[in-house]
Amino acid sequence: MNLDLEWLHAPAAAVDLDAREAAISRQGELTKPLGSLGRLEDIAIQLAALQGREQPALGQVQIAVFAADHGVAASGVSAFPQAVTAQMVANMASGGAAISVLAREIGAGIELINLGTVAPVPAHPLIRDAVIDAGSANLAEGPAMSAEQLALALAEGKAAVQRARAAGAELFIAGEMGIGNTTPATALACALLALPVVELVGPGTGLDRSGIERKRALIERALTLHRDQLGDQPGNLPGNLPGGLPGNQLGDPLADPLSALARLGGFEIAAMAGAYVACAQQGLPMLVDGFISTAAALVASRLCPGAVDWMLLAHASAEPGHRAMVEAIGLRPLLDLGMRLGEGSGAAAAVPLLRLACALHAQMATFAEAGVAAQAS
Ligand SMILES: O=C(O)c1ccc[n+]([C@@H]2O[C@H](COP(=O)([O-])O)[C@@H](O)[C@H]2O)c1
Ligand SMILES: Cc1cc2nc[nH]c2cc1C
Repeated sequence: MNLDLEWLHAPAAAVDLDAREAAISRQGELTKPLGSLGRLEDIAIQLAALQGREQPALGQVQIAVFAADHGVAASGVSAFPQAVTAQMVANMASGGAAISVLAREIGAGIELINLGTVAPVPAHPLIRDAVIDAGSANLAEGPAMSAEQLALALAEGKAAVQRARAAGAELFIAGEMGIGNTTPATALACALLALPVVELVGPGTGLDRSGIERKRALIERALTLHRDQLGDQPGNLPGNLPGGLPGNQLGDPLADPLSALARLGGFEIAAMAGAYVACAQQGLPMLVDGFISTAAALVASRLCPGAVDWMLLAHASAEPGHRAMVEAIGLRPLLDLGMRLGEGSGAAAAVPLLRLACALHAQMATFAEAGVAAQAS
């Protein structure tokens, strides 16, 4: 696998502004008061711009669930044991997880990418063995991963997007499974948004008040540790792999997205960030899921600002820190169902909405076709 990070610097593909204009004008001709279908109109217009056609359609949807364990789980930051990561990957493969059901219901392709867990993951046709290590290191004690591991994880995300495109996907959904991963996601958000931990930390899988307090203190200590460690280094990626910005150009050394990702992230979060950048570069629309996916989307938006044009945000996660990330990226959730599962489940739940938006846009009669009087001018 190529450990080069240069590919991350390629720009996002351009969106088709002519198709967007054509879709806007069609929306004005359909038999409804303009704007009355609310965000369903916006979805159709955005998809038109992304697909480069006046009338977008959503055929093949591809879901890639990235799974990995986290050394920080040893610090007691999750309500569940680490073995659940591997057990849930097996459950997803055998069809019993929420994302398995949702993928079947929406007719999506699904693959499970095992980036490294503590407990063994069984061999299965749906599971791709992409093990980097048996989980990332404990971010409370040092960098979560080496620069080489970071490059591998990012490249796995890009490779998943290439497979999705080869399979004819018109929409990419990244999901994740990783006990403990709300801790790295929260730490990343705090580093990249320069917000206090207390504002973003939450229960994840179900921590009680004292558990959340322990998680907050741990993330605060970790951020201080990494800022101190980076202060002593000339470069800021662990192992000094080229690609990051010197911290002192940014004020806070942890504000560099690659540095923050390597030190505070996890393999599945890095893979999702790589996938999102690749989607934007290759012009594949992506539907972002919940809290952890949005942390990866935040990293991607910092690495490749044009990536945001290619993103739709499926839902508002119940995890309290989600909103700050969403607002910073400049996205708006489509659904608000109180979901906080991950796996790509919120994104899969929003796919029917996207399909309905496309169907309305394509199949509604225009005022002229239906002989309905248009608004008086
Ligand atoms: O996506 C979300 O909004 C979300 C919010 C909270 C938890 N999760 C899932 O729960 C796991 C992480 O929670 P935790 O408490 O172990 O950090 C991980 O497998 C995620 O998929 C997911
Ligand atoms: C059972 C279970 C399923 C999950 N799916 C995503 N994260 C999860 C966490 C747990 C604990």
